[in-house]
Amino acid sequence: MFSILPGAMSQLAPLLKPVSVQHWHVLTAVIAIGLAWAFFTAFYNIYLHPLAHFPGPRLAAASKFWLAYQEFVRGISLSDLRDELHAQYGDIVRLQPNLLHFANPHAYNEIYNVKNKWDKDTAVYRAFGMDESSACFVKYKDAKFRRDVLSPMFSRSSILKMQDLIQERVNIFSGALAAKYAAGKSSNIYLGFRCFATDVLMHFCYDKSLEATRAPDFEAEIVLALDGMIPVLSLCKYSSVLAFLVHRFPAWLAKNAGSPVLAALFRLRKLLTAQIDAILRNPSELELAAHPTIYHALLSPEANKGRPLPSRKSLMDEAGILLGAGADTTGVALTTITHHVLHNPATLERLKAELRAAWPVLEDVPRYEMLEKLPYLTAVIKEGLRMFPSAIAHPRVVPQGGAVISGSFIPSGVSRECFSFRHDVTTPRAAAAAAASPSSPFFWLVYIYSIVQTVVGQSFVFVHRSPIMYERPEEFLPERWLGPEAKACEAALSVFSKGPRSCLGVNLAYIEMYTALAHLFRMFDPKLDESRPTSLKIKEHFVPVFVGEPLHVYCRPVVE
Ligand code: HEM
Repeated sequence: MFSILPGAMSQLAPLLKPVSVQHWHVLTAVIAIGLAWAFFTAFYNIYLHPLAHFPGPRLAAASKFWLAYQEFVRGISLSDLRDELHAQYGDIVRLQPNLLHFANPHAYNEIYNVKNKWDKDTAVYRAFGMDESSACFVKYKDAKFRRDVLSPMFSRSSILKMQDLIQERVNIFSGALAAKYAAGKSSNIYLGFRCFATDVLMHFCYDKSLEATRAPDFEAEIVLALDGMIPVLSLCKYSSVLAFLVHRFPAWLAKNAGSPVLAALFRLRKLLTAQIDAILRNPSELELAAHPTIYHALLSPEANKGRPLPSRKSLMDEAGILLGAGADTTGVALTTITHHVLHNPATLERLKAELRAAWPVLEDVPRYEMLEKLPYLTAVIKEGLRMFPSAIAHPRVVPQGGAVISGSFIPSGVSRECFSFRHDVTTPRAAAAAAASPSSPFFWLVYIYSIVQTVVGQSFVFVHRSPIMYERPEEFLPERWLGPEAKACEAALSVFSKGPRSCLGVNLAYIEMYTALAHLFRMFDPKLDESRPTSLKIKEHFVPVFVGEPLHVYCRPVVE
């Protein structure tokens, strides 16, 4: 057999040789062009880019992947990295070629305010794969339409009508805490709060139930699945190709991949898709719902004011994003507040005393209208929100003409629209680009790179932890919300962001927090599980994810 090989090879050689040489040349050329492109891009980003004069690590200026490397290879939380970089480079730091972050707490209102109708950054918000939804529409105009449709459902008066639903969910949550105590065990209150918030959202938005709170040890598959997915989504913000692949992962493959995370996510998607399809097939399905859901609003011609109704994809995107936006955030807020109260005995006693006085008979559960008037409970919640462990620097695109932030002029980048003279060309570089002729290399240089616009952001943590805004900012001091400085504290509180893209679910978040905390500190005598010491250390993805031992609490029911 081997004897025929040399003969065969000599026959094939003339065919193979020219092909392989050709391939080799093509491959070499592709690699050379790729390397030259990467080198030239890095050179442009460091020396010629409109943001070239802003300080920051050289490699961060050269490529967006430097930040990905810090986050995913070195494993640093972006919250810690931002602190380090500001300590080294000062108020403004260039985190990516087109991304600036600010430390000065006054920058927050300069970026996020009612007048600034700035777009969101595509790279980050497309990572969720739900680009036709309230939180992920990058254009202000699209988001405004959607907010106008959904806002009535999230108004205070609508939320008040849903009190019984929230009460029902908190009763189940309390029952689970009591059962755990009866079994001689502490509860994983972090998972518990997240299950509670997930159940409230599922009922409130879709009139569907996952019964996460009833899962043994609060280890509901949907909560664990979201935990598994968050870092993947976070990685997607660095690559649109990866985002594309992740969001088009075929259901059949997910089913057979043997991953419980994927399986749970696809089960949730199936549940929501089946509901949407049933409603689209037969809109009278909506009449069967126990209460108005998001679909009543989204599919209402009156609410849409004559505009086309959302597509099936848009309905699915909205369903997904509301769960993503509302469940983990509320769970983290509740955990943070509980952690601080249980680590401050004086706060704990004062809170319990206020609740006992306002809610003397355990069976006579007070309404939210009464709870929200309790000054100390309110102070504890506000102070806990101020201590919210981290937040991404929600990125906004600087509009044409640039902006002044923290005393510096921030150019908008050069948009392709400059070439058609449709936008003002106030920055020198934009003016030069607009004036350039398509036959000049400068035209093409700027044209190629102009897709990248300037993006700015500030994590609200820089406001909340600033000694300019709050005295002794590192300390948990609910009393600051009761004194003369309360008004200033309120004005600086930015946990729900500010301006036209601030949190849509703020009223729902508050009723959940007041109800859950009032129950925890009135119906129970909660004590830390000392055998499982916790810190509030986090890794920042889109939401902060606690690392290390989760908060465990013994919840002994109060007997009267
Ligand atoms: C304590 C709990 C919560 C916190 C700290 C919080 C915080 C925030 C923040 C900072 C933003 C701005 C995000 C951005 O700029 O991209 C936001 C937006 C949003 N939140 Fe919340 N949130 C909470 C609870 C909720 C709840 C319960 C819902 C209900 C579904 C919700 C729905 C939304 C939506 C839809 C947006 C997008 C608004 C837009 O882009 O126009 N949030 N939230």
